Amino acid sequence: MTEAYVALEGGHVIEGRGRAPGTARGELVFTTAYTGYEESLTDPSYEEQVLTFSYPLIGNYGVREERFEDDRVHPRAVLAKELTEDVADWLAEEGVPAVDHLDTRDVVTDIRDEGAMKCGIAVGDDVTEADALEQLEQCKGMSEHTDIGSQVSVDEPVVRGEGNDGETVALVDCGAKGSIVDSLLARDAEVHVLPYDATPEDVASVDPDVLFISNGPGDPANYGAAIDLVQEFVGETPVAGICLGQQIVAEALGGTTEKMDFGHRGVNQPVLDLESGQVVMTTQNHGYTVDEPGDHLEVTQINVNDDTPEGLDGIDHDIITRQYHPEANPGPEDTLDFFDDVLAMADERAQRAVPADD
Ligand SMILES: NC(=O)CC[C@H](N)C(=O)O
Repeated sequence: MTEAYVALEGGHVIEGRGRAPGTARGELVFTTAYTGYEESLTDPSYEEQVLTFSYPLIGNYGVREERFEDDRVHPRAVLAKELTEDVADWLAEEGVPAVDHLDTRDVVTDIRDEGAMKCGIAVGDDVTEADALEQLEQCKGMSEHTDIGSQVSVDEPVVRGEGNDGETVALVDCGAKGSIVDSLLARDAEVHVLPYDATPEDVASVDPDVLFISNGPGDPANYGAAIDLVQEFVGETPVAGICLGQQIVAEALGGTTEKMDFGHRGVNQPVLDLESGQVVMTTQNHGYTVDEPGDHLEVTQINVNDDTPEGLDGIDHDIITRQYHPEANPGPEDTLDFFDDVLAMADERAQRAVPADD
């Protein structure tokens, strides 16, 4: 059997079964999702993290590219109770170390007690505990990855749905899930996908009906260029954001964000809409949260479990953001109307911009 060692912050090393070889390090997090492993594994927001699945069997319905959110696997390594052959082979092809036959109940309990932590992984025929500990030694905290956007963003602008007669969206790609772009295209938007460090001139040249900040990995404070864009365009252009996007919008407008102990990752996070009183089930993947929204944003939705902000609206400007993933891949699909609301907000602006007929 291939050796597999996982070194946890503090130096405790656990042993499992090696399913895909290699060494890796990253922030150890867990998802409670019981479906959607292909979507999670290809979600750019997992960059620089080691993903533990708490659901005990991962891979039971195969691996299909049509369910991918991006063209590669993003977590640095994968931990599970049991991985099927399909998933183990896929991770091996991608060069992403994988370990199973772990007691993931213990791993998850450690993360819940201690918070998301650094870890080091070593998997292979000749690896030792020392290899995993060496990886741990080199592991950085998430906030120390100061240019993480460059690892997940497009390098050059890309236009999707060119000529569509719906609204024009400038999507700042901080590591956007593919299904966010698809959700906009399905509503006939023309989507200009811009690099995470796009300049105000880049956005102005698109003349968008909405500036949309995507999801993405790491600390929102490390996305200075996107924060500047929100400050530059708010009031003139409607602004929307998902996940990291919500955090960036808050940072830009005088709010604050903070790191959570172990975050929200799963597909059944309950969210209360404060105006309607309705609760929806949501897909989530985040380790930071908005702490104070500031004077320009109002909290419209909260997490039922811990009251953290899940939706923000602009008080004096056209802004809507969500902390969860309304594109709902792999579901549940309670939240898709977010895209209709964003495009309706964009359409109002587009109508205002058209000069009235004499
Ligand atoms: N999915 C995301 O956009 C994650 C946002 C941010 N990186 C966090 O962990 O909170």
